[in-house]
Amino acid sequence: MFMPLRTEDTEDPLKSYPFMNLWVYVTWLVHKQGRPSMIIWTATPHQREIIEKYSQAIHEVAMDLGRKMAESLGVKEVDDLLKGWTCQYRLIKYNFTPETVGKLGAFSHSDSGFLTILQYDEEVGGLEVLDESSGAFLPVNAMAAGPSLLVNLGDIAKAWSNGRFCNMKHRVVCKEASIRVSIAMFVLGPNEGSIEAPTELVDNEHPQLYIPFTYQDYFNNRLSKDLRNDPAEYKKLREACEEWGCFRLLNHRIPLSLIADMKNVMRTLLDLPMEIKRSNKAEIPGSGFILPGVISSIYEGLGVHDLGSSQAVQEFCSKLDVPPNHRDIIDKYGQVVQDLAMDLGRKLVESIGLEYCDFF
Ligand SMILES: O=C(O)CCC(=O)C(=O)O
Ligand SMILES: [Fe+2]
Repeated sequence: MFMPLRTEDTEDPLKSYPFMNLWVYVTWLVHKQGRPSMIIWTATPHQREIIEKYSQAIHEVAMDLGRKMAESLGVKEVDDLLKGWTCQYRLIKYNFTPETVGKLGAFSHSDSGFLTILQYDEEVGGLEVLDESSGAFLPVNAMAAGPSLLVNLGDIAKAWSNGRFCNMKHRVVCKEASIRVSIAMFVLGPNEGSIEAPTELVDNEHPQLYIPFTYQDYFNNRLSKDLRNDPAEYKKLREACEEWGCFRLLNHRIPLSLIADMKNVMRTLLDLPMEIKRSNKAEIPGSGFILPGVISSIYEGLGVHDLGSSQAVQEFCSKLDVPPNHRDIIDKYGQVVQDLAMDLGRKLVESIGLEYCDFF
């Protein structure tokens, strides 16, 4: 579903991405030292001109933001914070289909660089940002007052600001069966030298949080970051899977209030009269109403075939006449549990020393 192009591919991308539509890889360019150096394979001169103009305009916005963000923290020692930093452009296409509704197009993540300027698809929603205090993901399109660009801070902004700025988590969920396109400009990190909090941001009350590091080192280790930072946890995970096949998850970050709400909703549904529950028939074994006697005389069940899919949740709810506020709870719960499952899948893959790739 999620098919980004990467800067590292300096040869014809058709070789690496034969499945990709032409127009997807046409617009690919890299900014270095503030000057656009382009890698465009099949763009016409007119397209090149548009791309160049667009990239320059966005680049200027980014540089201005960098200056203002440094000033906002009272940092005077840096003149032009982001000048000369590598900026990466990515044109992203999500092939959303009826089957992918409710599924994740991009897993919950923070961007690795300093900031990202995102021209998100205003027609086809799906981008959501994490509200750390409630643990809920909030849709970006619904918040926008008009056409706007979304600027989100990444890991380098957090490190550079000595923890003053936060690296926002976000994800993309398939809401409808439509192609979704977005353009991201990632201001990654300095080409040379290391990232270090300015002296103004380090004092007794704010001790230095991170040792200086280069963006490249950070990026190279990011995929295996969890393993490097917490090898003991990964060892525990692997051992639990190998020896027991089960483990208990603490600090899972699903809001306890959502869990309580979901328990209430499920209780209400299971307490519905038998004839209504019976109407929740499903073609797929294991979903719909499982009558007492099928598994045991004292076991009954109500199953949603695909909890991560809003469409499946709606179908399930319609058969039971579930009120809208309860539907919302089931939907939200489904999303966060699906997110959690994806994250666990990634961690399991990493725990056996493999590099994660998006096959779940
Ligand atoms: O496509 C989007 O709206 C977001 C993409 C994104 O978060 C990313 O590429 O890092
Ligand atoms: Fe992102």
